[in-house]
Amino acid sequence: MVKILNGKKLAQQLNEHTAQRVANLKAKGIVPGLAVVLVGEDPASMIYTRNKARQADKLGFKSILKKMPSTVTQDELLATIRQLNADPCIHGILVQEPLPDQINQSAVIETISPEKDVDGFNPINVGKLYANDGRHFPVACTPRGVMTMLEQYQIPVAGKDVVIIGRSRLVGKPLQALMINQNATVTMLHHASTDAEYYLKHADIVVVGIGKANFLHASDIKNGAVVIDVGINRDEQGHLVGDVDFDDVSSVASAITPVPGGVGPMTIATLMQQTVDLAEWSNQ
Ligand SMILES: NC(=O)C1=CN([C@@H]2O[C@H](COP(=O)(O)OP(=O)(O)OC[C@H]3O[C@@H](n4cnc5c(N)ncnc54)[C@H](OP(=O)(O)O)[C@@H]3O)[C@@H](O)[C@H]2O)C=CC1
Ligand SMILES: Nc1nc(=O)c2c([nH]1)NC[C@@H]1CN(c3ccc(C(=O)N[C@@H](CCC(=O)O)C(=O)O)cc3)C=[N+]21
Repeated sequence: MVKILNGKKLAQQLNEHTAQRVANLKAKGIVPGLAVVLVGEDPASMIYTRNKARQADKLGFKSILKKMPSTVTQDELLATIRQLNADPCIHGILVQEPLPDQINQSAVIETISPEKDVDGFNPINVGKLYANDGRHFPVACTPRGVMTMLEQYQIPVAGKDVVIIGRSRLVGKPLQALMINQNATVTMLHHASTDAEYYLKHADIVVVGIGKANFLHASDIKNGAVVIDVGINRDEQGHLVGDVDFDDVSSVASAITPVPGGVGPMTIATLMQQTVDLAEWSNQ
């Protein structure tokens, strides 16, 4: 029988723990502050940013949502980020992706102060992730949430063969680093991969984050593999579906994350957790 990894429930538990930490900080006069910058009116981004702001409010954070028009100039966006960098009430800054074409994403990321980089995208934090030398640093929330899920369900990664499909800055690459740091053997698959079938068939853990509905099938994986579905897509009826054909893959996997209710809620809960991390570190 396949085990369904319940991200919604785990996220609730993580949020309860975060709420406790918020109370401890408040007793010291510190209120965690999260700023989300949303450029343009992409409908999916609007939903996610609203969810983030709502969860931050629920946990008693100070939360700011900065909405900017899709015509915003690079200078205007960077000026907003610099203001947030200088604001002592703000501990975490997240600039929602995707950004319009006139904006240089790397310039945005490099402008966010590494101490407030709650997405863990700044090259300073990416470098610390690779160095893995025991320092504190923020990590991309989705990969960190995936690692928390595996840990909570006591699914070991050390010594396991892990295949990650997708190599984005948001998902695949930071997850690769976290997995290697936990002693997994990691293979990255992307558009140019030629032997995808071979690697997938050998994997103990398969993570898919590409944005293609029902991409992964039961026949692609090894019997008993653990399958983590990061993808978020809408089907013809407008329902949320992942990158994994859930019913099909459930017949051979030993454990699987659903969409919705899997990795998504863990991403939001990890964002909250990491904002509190940043608030604690800034006051140490
Ligand atoms: N659940 C959550 O919390 C989150 C979900 N997401 C979802 O995860 C998905 C991926 O997001 P993101 O990483 O930002 O997307 P990107 O578009 O930035 O990256 C997609 C990656 O998938 C690879 N890819 C695409 N198609 C294929 C294919 N047919 N075979 C192999 N590799 C392929 C691309 O390869 P190449 O590099 O060669 O182009 C690329 O590396 C989306 O559905 C997104 O909505 C994202 C963040 C959080
Ligand atoms: N700078 C930046 N950081 C991000 O972390 C980031 C981003 N940009 N751009 C877009 C992606 C996408 N993303 C999701 C977050 C939560 C859910 C989520 O909560 N999903 C719920 C359902 C939500 C719903 O019902 O629509 C679930 O899967 O159960 C999904 C996707 C973060 N992203």
